[in-house]
Amino acid sequence: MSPSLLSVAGVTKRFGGLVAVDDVSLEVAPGEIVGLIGPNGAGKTTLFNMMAGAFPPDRGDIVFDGHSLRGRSAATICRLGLVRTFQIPQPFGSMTVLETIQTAALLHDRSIAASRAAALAIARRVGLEGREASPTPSLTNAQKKRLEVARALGANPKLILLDEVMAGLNAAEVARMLILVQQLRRDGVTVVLVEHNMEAVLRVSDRLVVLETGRKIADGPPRSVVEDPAVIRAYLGEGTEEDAA
Ligand SMILES: Nc1ncnc2c1ncn2[C@@H]1O[C@H](COP(=O)(O)OP(=O)(O)OP(=O)(O)O)[C@@H](O)[C@H]1O
Repeated sequence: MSPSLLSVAGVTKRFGGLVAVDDVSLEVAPGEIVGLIGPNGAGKTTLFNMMAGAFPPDRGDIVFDGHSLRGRSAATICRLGLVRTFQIPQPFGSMTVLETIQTAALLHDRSIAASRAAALAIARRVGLEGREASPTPSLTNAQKKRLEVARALGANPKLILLDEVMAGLNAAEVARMLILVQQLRRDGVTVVLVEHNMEAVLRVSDRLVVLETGRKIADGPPRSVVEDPAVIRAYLGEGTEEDAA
């Protein structure tokens, strides 16, 4: 296996008495697409938030591209090349599609002209060509999800954290998003995605990591992970063994 791009080592996060993420370790190699799954409340978003620098772990460390993220702000982590999307698309007010992507691109491209050219190319890359001048509130849900990816791409990431980018999409829109995720990898971007759409995550991921009540319970090839009895129990709930007996 190639050296890790992202290394999560023994990370724990508590909210009061609740252990939301409990001693979780995982590795992501460059060029991988890793699906992070688990039932509601498993700790997926909390782990994403720590990777993206929203708050630090109570214990453990996260190392990205050779840099410990301890003590680094979300903006610094973004500049290192680790960028997230949000579950609920967060367009910047009534900015247009192009302005939204360009704002992210300005993180790297100092000139307005260079950031505009980068934003135009990204709009094409995510399938928003023709909508560059549209105010973001006028977009459909599927277009807003693609704009979230575009905005993350504007920051020129090495690794992108996709937070439920398939949520609320119909089958055709999901298929289109899966093509975009595979395209990201071809363009050299590593992907970690939190996703409840199991069919989609199985189709696109090289590896699945499964959390349950804050703990990692499985990590491996998608087909073997979904057949793992511990994973089936986590999704179906307690009592399954007794029911089956
Ligand atoms: N800011 C917070 N304060 C207190 N508890 C929190 C906070 N954020 C998350 N939690 C709790 O931590 C646990 C893990 O939540 P988290 O949102 O990370 O799970 P998740 O796997 O992303 O769930 P979902 O799939 O429903 O989004 C849950 O019990 C949740 O209620």
